[in-house]
Amino acid sequence: MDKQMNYYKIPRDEWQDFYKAEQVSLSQQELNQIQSVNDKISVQDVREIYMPLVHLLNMTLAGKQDLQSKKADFLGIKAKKWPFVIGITGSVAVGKSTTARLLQLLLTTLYPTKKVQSITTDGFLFPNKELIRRDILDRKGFPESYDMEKLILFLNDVKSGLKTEAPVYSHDSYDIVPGAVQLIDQPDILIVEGINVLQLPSNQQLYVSDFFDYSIYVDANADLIEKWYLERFGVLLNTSFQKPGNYYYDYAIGNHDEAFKLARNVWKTVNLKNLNTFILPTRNRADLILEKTDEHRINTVYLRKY
Ligand SMILES: Nc1ncnc2c1ncn2[C@@H]1O[C@H](COP(=O)(O)OP(=O)(O)OP(=O)(O)O)[C@@H](O)[C@H]1O
Ligand SMILES: CC(C)(CO)[C@@H](O)C(=O)NCCC(=O)O
Repeated sequence: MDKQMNYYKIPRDEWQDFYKAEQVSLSQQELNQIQSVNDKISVQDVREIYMPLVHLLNMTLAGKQDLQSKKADFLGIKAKKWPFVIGITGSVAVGKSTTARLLQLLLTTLYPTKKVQSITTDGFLFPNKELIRRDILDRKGFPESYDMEKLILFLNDVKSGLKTEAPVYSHDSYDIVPGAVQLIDQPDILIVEGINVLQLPSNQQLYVSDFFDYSIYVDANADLIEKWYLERFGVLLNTSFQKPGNYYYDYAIGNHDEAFKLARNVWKTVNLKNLNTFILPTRNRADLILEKTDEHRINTVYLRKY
């Protein structure tokens, strides 16, 4: 059976035509600002891939709002404002956070009346102390390392229009930051980024994705993702990891060959295993799949038919 049979497969040169400049447009200054998200982001990708995507998201949002107000009419109640929730998933190091930040900036720039907030599910990992207690520190990122109940309750509050707080994870300390929170205050759009957002929690009755209005899977060949993982590790070795107190500090000031040996091992035994066992099987639940090739260039978009 064709794995992507319920998707339209749209090559880049077709997808880029779905955006009409008169719908929404960006100034050069706004494009420059977008590059501040990641100076390697290609402006061509923004124009050809992300602009049609933002247009599609806005159309979906309008359609959902219309349906909600019809449902309220049907029930004879007053229509309420619901946050539109977008889920972004894919492997560790495939570029989820970069995609989330880019979409947040594009949506805010193009629809300035909308409040757009973004969180990562990293904050819903159990603290290291708890992972150690459960003997699963080496399974960080696997389904059992997240407090899924907490994530579901958080999303339920967001959808109910309540002010909520998301816990915060630090890649510096490699742990949850005790007491730190990110306030989510009735956004029009919430982006939820994480490797686990399309997974079925083993001990819960609800999918996280039940709270999503749209979901995006960022995809690439595993060898390429390993390359991006190691490249990012190399950059961090010479920057963030150099700060005393960073989890990888000893590696940063030590022999870098040893550090890369460790990183390659973590990729193979943790992140690649996680990708193949738990993340890839959720790909076909996404509304849209962005398929990346070399240099993070998106060459194909898969759009769910129904
Ligand atoms: N569109 C892009 N263009 C160029 N480089 C990119 C792009 N997206 C991501 N990258 C680079 O790829 C690496 C991984 O990206 P990012 O940190 O966004 O991944 P992630 O999927 O959020 O990872 P994690 O799950 O570990 O948080 C980073 O070095 C980032 O700079
Ligand atoms: C925090 C996660 C799980 C997801 O972002 C990931 O970045 C991570 O730390 N994985 C554990 C293995 C590693 O150190 O790469």
